[in-house]
Amino acid sequence: MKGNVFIIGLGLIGGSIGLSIIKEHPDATVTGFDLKEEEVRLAKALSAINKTSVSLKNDAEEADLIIICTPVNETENLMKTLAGFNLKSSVIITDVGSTKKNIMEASSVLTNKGYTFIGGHPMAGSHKSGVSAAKAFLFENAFYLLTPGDHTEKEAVDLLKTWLNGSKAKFLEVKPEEHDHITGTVSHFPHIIASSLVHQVKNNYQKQPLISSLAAGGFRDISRIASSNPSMWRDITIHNIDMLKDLLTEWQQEMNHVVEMLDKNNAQDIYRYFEEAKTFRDSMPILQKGAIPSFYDLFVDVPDYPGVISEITGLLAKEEISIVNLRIMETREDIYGVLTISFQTEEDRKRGADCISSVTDFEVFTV
Ligand SMILES: NC(=O)C1=CN([C@@H]2O[C@H](COP(=O)(O)OP(=O)(O)OC[C@H]3O[C@@H](n4cnc5c(N)ncnc54)[C@H](O)[C@@H]3O)[C@@H](O)[C@H]2O)C=CC1
Ligand SMILES: O=C(O)C(=O)Cc1ccc(O)cc1
Repeated sequence: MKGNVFIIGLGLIGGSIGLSIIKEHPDATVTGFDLKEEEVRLAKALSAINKTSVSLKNDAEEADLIIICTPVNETENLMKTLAGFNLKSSVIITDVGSTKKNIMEASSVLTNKGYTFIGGHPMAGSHKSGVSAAKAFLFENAFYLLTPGDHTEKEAVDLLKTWLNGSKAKFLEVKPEEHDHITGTVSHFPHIIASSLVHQVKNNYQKQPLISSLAAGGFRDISRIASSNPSMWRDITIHNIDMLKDLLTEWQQEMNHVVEMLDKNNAQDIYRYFEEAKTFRDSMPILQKGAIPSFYDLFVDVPDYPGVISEITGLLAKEEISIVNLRIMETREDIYGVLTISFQTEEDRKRGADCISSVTDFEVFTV
C-alpha cells in the first residue's frame, strides 16, 4: 500500500512494527519520532523507518496512519497532543499499549473531533527494550488484539489490518474491559508474581549467599519477565490496578489453600495439586503457538564431549538454517545434556531437526 505511516516511539514494539510495515508495504513512507535521538538514529540505521521526523506536528498532519508505540501513560498524553493538530480527516490512529480500558477512554479526545482511533495490542514481546531488540517477525503467529470503538467503521478496522498484515499476527477484536481482564490474568499479574519471587530469593540470599549461584532451571524460567523494563510495568500496573488487586486477592486465597494442604501433609492431595496444574498447562496453546509465543525450540540430547555444540551449529550453518538462541538446558546425571536450539520459524525448526537427524544419531524432539 502507498501512504504515510507515522510511528511515535521507536522502541522494541515501534521498531518491530516499522520493520514489518516496510517489508510488507515497500511503497509506503514510514516516518519515526522518538524523544531519544539515539533510538531514532538506530531505527533509521536498522531500516525500521524510512524517514526521521523533523516535527511531530507536521508528520502527524501528513500521516494516513499514526501508530503510538510509547509507554501507556505517554500514549494518553500523546493522544491529547494529537487532538490539538489538524490531522487528515481520513487518518487512522492506533496504539500498541498493554492496557486498553484507560486508553480507549482517553481516546475520546480524538474521536470527539471525528478522528478514528482503534486500540491495538500485539500480544508478543520480550523482556528487552529498545529498537536494537526489534524484529520484523516478533508478532508472527501471536494474537494482535484490537479494540475498535463502538462507532468505528468496519472499513477502518480492515484497513488497519491490511497495514499490519506484514506482522503475520492473528487479529482478534475484543472489548477493552475484556482485554484488561485477559491480559491482567495471563500477562500483568504474572509480572507481579515473577518480581515477588525474585524479592523472596533476594531476602533469602542475604541469609544464604549460595542461593544466587544455584538459582537455575525453574527459577530462571519463571523469573525471566522480572527482568523487564520497570517503568513500563509500573505504568501498566497503574492502568490495570483494580483488576490486579482482585487477582491478588484470588492468589492470596490460593496460597491459603496451599498452606492448608501442606499442613495436612497428605501425599495424594499434594500430588493432585501438581498433577491438575500440569494437565491444564499442557492443554494450553502456549506450548503450540500460544498467546505470547516464544521462539521455535528444538531439543537435542547430546553426548557430553568437547566440540559437540560446534558440530551441531556447523551442520545447521552448512544448510543455511539460522538460529536465534542456543543453550544447554540441563546436565543430566548420566553423560547427556539437553541442547535447546531456538529457530525463527516452524519451518526452520523442522529443517534443523531433519538436518541433525540425518547426520547424527542424537535424539531430537520438541514439546
Ligand atoms: N515490551 C513488550 O514486550 C511489549 C510492549 N507493549 C507495549 O508497547 C509499548 C512500548 O513498549 P516497548 O516498545 O517495549 O518500550 P521501549 O521502551 O522499547 O520503547 C518505548 C519508546 O517510546 C519512547 N517514548 C516515550 N515517551 C515518548 C514520547 N512522549 N514521544 C515519543 N517517544 C516516546 C521512548 O523513548 C522509547 O524509545 C508500551 O505501551 C507497552 O505496554 C506491547 C506488547 C509487548
Ligand atoms: O517477555 C514476555 O514474555 C512478555 O511478557 C512480553 C510482553 C510484554 C507486554 C505485553 O503487553 C505483551 C507481551
